[in-house]
Amino acid sequence: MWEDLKALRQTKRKHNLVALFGADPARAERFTMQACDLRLDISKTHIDDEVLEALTALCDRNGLAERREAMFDGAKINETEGRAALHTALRNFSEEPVLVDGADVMPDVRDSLERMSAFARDVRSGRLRGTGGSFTDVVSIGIGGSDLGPVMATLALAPYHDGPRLHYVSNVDGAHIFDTLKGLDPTRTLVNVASKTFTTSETMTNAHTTRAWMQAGGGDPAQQFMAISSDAARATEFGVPLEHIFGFSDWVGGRFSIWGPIGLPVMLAVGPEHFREFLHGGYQMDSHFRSAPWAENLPALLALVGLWHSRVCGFRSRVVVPYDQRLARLPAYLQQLEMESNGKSVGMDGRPVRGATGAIVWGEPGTNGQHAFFQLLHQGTQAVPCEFLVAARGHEPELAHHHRLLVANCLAQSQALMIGRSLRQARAMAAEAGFTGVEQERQARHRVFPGNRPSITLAYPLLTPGVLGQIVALYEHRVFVEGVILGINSFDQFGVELGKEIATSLGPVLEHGHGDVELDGSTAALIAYLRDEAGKAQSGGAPGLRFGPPDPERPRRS
Ligand SMILES: O=P(O)(O)OC[C@H]1O[C@](O)(CO)[C@@H](O)[C@@H]1O
Repeated sequence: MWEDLKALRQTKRKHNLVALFGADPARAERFTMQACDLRLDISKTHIDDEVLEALTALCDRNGLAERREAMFDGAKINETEGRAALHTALRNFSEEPVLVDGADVMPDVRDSLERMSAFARDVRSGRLRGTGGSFTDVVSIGIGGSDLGPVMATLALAPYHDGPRLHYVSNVDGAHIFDTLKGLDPTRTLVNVASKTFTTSETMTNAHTTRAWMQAGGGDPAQQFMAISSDAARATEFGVPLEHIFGFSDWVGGRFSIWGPIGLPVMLAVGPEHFREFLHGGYQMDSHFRSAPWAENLPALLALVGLWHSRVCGFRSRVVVPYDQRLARLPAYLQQLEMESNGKSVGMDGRPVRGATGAIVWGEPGTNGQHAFFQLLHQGTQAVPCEFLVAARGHEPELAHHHRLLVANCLAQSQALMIGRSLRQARAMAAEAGFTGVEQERQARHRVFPGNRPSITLAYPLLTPGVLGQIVALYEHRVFVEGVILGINSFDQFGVELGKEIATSLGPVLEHGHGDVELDGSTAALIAYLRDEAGKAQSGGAPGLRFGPPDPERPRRS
């Protein structure tokens, strides 16, 4: 099927985006689709009717509708781990039951949301408190899927943030926990340990350090720790009281978990009602995904455009540029969602996949990206499809002039990528600048923009909790559609294991200089150097941080 699409592309190689618009005055309208509050414009890509038809045929050919319903119905579509992938149940506002192994999971989902809401109300109202009074700060410790979603959403929903201050710690680098705890009051800080497995070494190391900090500073971990985990026994063993533990099932994958208890820090920040609006946004996108024909289906279209670019056109990466500062962490969130889900080279059938799978996703908010990497996007030797996000208005009406400038920049970039600047125009510019002869030609060539570079734009009225829910669910389903068409399992992540295992065995070597692990020459030399340097400058401790005695309990291996 990919060969046919590549052949189709060959017939369109000479197509130019500007010419496509010239030939079809209705192009923008025909290739812009609206769903819920989102408007997706794919008209600035090389997709035309014929390509769209060929791409949407991939959905049917790969049984997408059946796979989609299997996902929503709780079938064990994560076949390598024998699990359902049912994050959609966490935002299911319908009355329909959702069965896993014959049992309806919805009563538990609703109970869990109620418990989260009650807890959030207690924290926000000051009914639950630390030894020094009501909670002023929450430190949420987690990594990967237990961190990226809440971090992204807390920033995105800053205008709704009226609860305690939120701080996220993910990196095992002591600098992260040190800089976070510095200045916080251990008696008025609530600490959340978010870990599906409750074994991840980064998270457990940070949790132990924070517990020691709290004990040394007069706080009470039994009162001020909470946990979000599928393994309540481990959380209890750590010392978190049962009424502060929020569990979730194995059918919620880490990177899809923001909709349930993992999203509780967001709820603490913005309140249960706004969190519910976020869930409802996700549910609206689910309903659209389940009902819209492929050619109008936003998740399917996003996936198909992505596959067209990566699999057919051979573009190596895609850049996500939100012209929305509060979506600054969206690129990092999407990086995990896309790359951990679809960065696979073996198909569902156990055979190698031929051709590119998950795209390399990167990005930064606009306008900052313009002053960093856009040079390459406009004049570099490789085309990088751009995905712009932009709101019609900001949350600060008094700063509407900022917002106009922001939007102008977003539109200018997608236009510039498309129209470029010809050599003739560049020559005229160079001449106007006073250059003549050979120098004029040389200067002109540096000012040429090839143009014809594809981009898509996702626009929405305002970044509300509901819109954020729609956006996140949109990207989740995009990843799912890509996975189905590529024939891979988007819900496992065996690729993260090996490095973790090796890190565990290298720990003792770094500590004692030897261990039960075979070292290659490079690693051995690096260890020798790092141990040597570390030995020269023993740090004098952490000014401003008060720790108790080192915790005898070592974090478990993940
Ligand atoms: O929530 P846990 O179990 O601490 O895992 C954190 C993250 O680690 C991974 O398993 C691998 O990086 C992610 O999928 C997950 O989100």
